Amino acid sequence: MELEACRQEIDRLDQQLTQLLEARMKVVAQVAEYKALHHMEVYDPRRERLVLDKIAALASDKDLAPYLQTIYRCIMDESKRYERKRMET
Ligand SMILES: O=C(O)C(=O)C[C@]1(C(=O)O)C=C[C@@H](O)C=C1
Repeated sequence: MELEACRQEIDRLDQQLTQLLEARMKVVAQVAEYKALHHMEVYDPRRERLVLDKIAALASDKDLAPYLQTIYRCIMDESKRYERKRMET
């Protein structure tokens, strides 16, 4: 595939990813509300382990699993940052 065609495909996928990540963050905001109400810790290492294991299991190309897990660690770090911000207000 030519570079420009690859970039167009990346742009198309980024549009979908942005929508999905936005939807994920909206649910994370609801989790923050629940946790604040029930005096729970934002960081749940057991749940994060489960998410990371699930991502590795879901990856059809197993060579990509460690990269996807790194991306998910980043996503969950930002989830925690967003949860803490929501709990402040
Ligand atoms: O499931 C939770 O308890 C969340 O707060 C969501 C989430 C996530 O982004 O998946 C974020 C932080 C936690 O450490 C674990 C998972």
